[in-house]
Amino acid sequence: MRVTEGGVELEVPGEQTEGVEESVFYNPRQELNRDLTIATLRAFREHEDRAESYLDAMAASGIRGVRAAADGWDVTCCDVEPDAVDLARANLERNGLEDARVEHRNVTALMHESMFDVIDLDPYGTPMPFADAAFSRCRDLVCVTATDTAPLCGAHFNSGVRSYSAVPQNTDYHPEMGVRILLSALARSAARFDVGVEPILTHATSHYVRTYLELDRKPTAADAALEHLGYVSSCEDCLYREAEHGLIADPLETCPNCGGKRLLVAGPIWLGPYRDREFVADVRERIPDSFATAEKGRELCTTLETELDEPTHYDQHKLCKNWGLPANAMDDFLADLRESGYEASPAHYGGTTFKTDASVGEMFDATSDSLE
Ligand SMILES: C[S@@+](CC[C@H](N)C(=O)[O-])C[C@H]1O[C@@H](n2cnc3c(N)ncnc32)[C@H](O)[C@@H]1O
Ligand SMILES: [Zn+2]
Repeated sequence: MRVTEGGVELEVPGEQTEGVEESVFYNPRQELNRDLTIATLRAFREHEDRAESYLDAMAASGIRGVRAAADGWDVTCCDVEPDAVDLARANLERNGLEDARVEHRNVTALMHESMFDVIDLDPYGTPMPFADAAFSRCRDLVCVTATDTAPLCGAHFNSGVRSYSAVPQNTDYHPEMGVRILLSALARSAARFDVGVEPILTHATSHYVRTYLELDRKPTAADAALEHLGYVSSCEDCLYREAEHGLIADPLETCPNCGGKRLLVAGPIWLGPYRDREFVADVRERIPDSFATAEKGRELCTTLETELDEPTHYDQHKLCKNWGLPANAMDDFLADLRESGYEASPAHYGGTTFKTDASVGEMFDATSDSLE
C-alpha cells in the first residue's frame, strides 16, 4: 500500500479498507503527531541552530525519519525488528534520502553509545524503559510519545505505579493526570544524569500524550526541574483540588470545600508549565497548508498558547452535572468567571474543558446564576 504524508511517499505492507490505511508499521491516526513533530523540529532548529542530528529511535516504516531527512536533518533510523529496518531503508531510498543511516539494534544500546542532538521515542506503550538511555547522552531535545493512557491516568493503577514510579489517580481530569505523571517520571529520569528538562510543547490527543523536552545538561538545571514536582489532592465529591510542591506529601484529609473525606492524592506529578507559549506560537507558524492536519494542528497550538498554567483542568459538563445544573455555552461560562475577577481559559483536552484560578466553590458563586 502506498502512503503519502507531509510531502514524502512511503510503501508499507497492508491494505486500504474503506479509505483507511491498515498496517502494523504505519498508523494513520498519528499523522497529527508527526506533522507537529516536523513543525516543532523546524521551530527548534531556529532556536538552537547547532541541532543537526535526529534519531528516529523506533522507526517502524521510517516515516518520522524520512520526513525529518527530507527536511534537512541528519537522520538515523533504528528498529529492533528486521522487517521494519528493511522497510525504513527502502522508504528512505524511495525518497532519495540514502544518506540517512539505518540501524538494526536495540535502540537502548545505540543511545548509550552515540550522541544525538534530538532523540524521538515512539514505542508501543510506555516510553519509560527507554528514558534513561535517551537522557544519558542526548544533547538538546528529547521527544516522547506515550500511548499507555490507562496506566498514566490511573485507570490501570498498578501498571501506572510500576511504569512511572508515582501514584496516578483516576480523576475527572484524567488526560492531564497522564500528562503530569509522564512529565514527572521523565524529569526524574533526566535528573539521574544531572540533566534538567523544560517541556516546550506537550499535548494530550486521543489516546496518547506527546511531549518535547529541551535539555539543560547541568546539575542545577536538574534541581530546578525537580522543584516543579509535587502532589495534588482531589475531592471525589465536589471536584475541589489543591496542589502542593515538594517531594514529601502532606495530603489533605478533609475537603476544605465540602468537608468530604473522599480525597484522591496523586504524585509526585509535574506541577510546572508544560509548554513555552512563544515556542508554541512559533510551531504554529511553521505548519504549512500542505500538511493534512494543518487546521487541527494550528487550532491545538492556539489553545495551548492561551491555556492557563493551573495544574488541573475542569470539564464544564461534569462540573455542572455535579452541581445538578444545566451547562451553558462555554464562552458565557468563562465570561462569568472573568467578570468575577478570575482568570479562565479553554483547555486543549476537549471542547468542554477549561482552566481557571477560581476554586470550585468560587466557580459556583461566579457562574451558577447563569445556569438556571
Ligand atoms: C509505535 S511503532 C513506531 C511508529 C513510528 N515511529 C511511526 O511514527 O509510525 C514502535 C516501533 O518500535 C520498535 N521497537 C520496540 N522496541 C524497540 C527497541 N528496544 N529498539 C528499537 N526498536 C524497538 C518496534 O519494532 C516498532 O517498529
Ligand atoms: Zn469536596
